[in-house]
Amino acid sequence: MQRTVVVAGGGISGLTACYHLAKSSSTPKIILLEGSSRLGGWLLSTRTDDGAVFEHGPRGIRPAGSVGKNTLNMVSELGLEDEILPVPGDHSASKNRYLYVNKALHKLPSSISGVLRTIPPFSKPLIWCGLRDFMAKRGTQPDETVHEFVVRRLGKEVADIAIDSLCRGVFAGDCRRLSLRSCFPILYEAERKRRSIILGMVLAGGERPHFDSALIRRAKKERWSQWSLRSGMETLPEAMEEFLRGRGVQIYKDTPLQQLERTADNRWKGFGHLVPSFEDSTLLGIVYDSVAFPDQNHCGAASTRLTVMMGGAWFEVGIGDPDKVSHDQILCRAREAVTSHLGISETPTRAIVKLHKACIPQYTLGHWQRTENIFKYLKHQMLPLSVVGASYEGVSVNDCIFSARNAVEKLFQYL
Ligand SMILES: Cc1cc2nc3c(=O)[nH]c(=O)nc-3n(C[C@H](O)[C@H](O)[C@H](O)COP(=O)(O)OP(=O)(O)OC[C@H]3O[C@@H](n4cnc5c(N)ncnc54)[C@H](O)[C@@H]3O)c2cc1C
Ligand SMILES: C=Cc1c2[nH]c(c1C)Cc1[nH]c(c(CCC(=O)O)c1C)Cc1[nH]c(c(C)c1CCC(=O)O)Cc1[nH]c(c(C)c1C=C)C2
Repeated sequence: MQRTVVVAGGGISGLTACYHLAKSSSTPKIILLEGSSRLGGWLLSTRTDDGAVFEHGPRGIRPAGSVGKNTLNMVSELGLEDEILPVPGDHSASKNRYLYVNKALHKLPSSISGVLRTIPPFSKPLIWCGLRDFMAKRGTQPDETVHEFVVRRLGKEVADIAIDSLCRGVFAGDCRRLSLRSCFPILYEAERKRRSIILGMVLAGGERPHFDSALIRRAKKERWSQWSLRSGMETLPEAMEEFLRGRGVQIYKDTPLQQLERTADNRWKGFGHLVPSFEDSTLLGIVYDSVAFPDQNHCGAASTRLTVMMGGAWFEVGIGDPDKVSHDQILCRAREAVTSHLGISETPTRAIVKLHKACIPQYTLGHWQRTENIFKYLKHQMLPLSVVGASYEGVSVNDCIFSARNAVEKLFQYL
């Protein structure tokens, strides 16, 4: 009897799960239930009549590591290789990343010589933090906040400036509340295995799955730092939808899963800049979209597209009740930041305000324990249910794609 697999949620995680189910030699009947009227979840792009692309979710995917390579393979298989817009290693958006501190932009060091000198906003060469890491003792707690961990191993300044900003750029979150073990498992493991995070990261690797393809080799050769798709990241769910329909997957939009019941069966040429929370807690950073992806400007012409990222864990405190705040208020704050950080005061030819509620899971202390309990419960109860997506084992698009693929591989052991 052909088995049926129901996938709830047509974001990138659910779509990837369907994709691997549909590709397999023993394809089950696949039903995709999506609560909203479109597929893609946070992969959402506005394409304007004059040919510009504005991303409202992810805008750049990293090609590195097994998770990055896995995504590139899927993109190739979907026939999207020619749509890829890579940002090569020698591009200004790869070399230039900034922090906005003390009302000024500071370029982050991008070479060895940069860590040997004192570079503002840091008060001493970053090499000292590396030496501190070699001397620091191994932690004894099962989990600690990202901030506590970095203070202990690299010092308070790196934690307050660099790591605070990084957590805002990836989790829109507060490093004083986020869990090290869940948000940066590679650092947690590095300390446990090698006592030094630098050593641990240098010596990491080994057992990870090996991926190879012409596209992966090209990304490595050209040292891509990130990539996007010509008509926006939403091209990916669109191509996946077409693929799935071609394979007979039943897709139901506007169909939220209501309930699960068990049956008897079973600087100004760069990437952008981040703002540490002490500088301005509400303003997370500004992405210079038109620098990394000029092909997404209107009709490919010279123009400036910026995304001002605001709120995150500080939304209510800094901006107010998301249900009451007006788009004009938000736009006004964004324009103030663009003027004060970048000196651009012209009225934008186009401005889009999007308010995303609860858009990025916050892995707070104990997240590892909660997910472990969920996975143990599902296994113990032998429930015919897999959980994948940004809430569990990594928030990046790559993580979502990788974990959906692994879940399908495990599922096939039972089908
Ligand atoms: C503003 C922003 C910027 C980001 N930037 C980047 C970036 O640059 N690089 C990067 O790698 N990642 C980035 N991310 C993270 C990444 O985009 C997300 O973590 C990822 O897309 C989450 O995918 P998902 O499928 O797990 O969840 P979602 O995208 O949330 O999809 C879940 C889907 O399930 C549906 N659904 C929910 N409940 C039900 C139900 N009961 N029944 C049926 N359907 C249901 C929803 O409608 C949705 O379509 C960003 C995220 C945001 C919000
Ligand atoms: C609401 C604000 C958010 C900002 N970033 C994210 C949200 C929800 C989510 C996010 N951003 C990135 C990742 C993936 C990390 C990974 O491990 O690959 C996630 C989950 C990375 C990222 N952030 C920006 C870009 C262009 C990229 C991709 C390329 C790369 O990492 O090199 C830009 C950016 N996002 C935010 C800010 C403040 C910012 C830059 C100024 C906020």
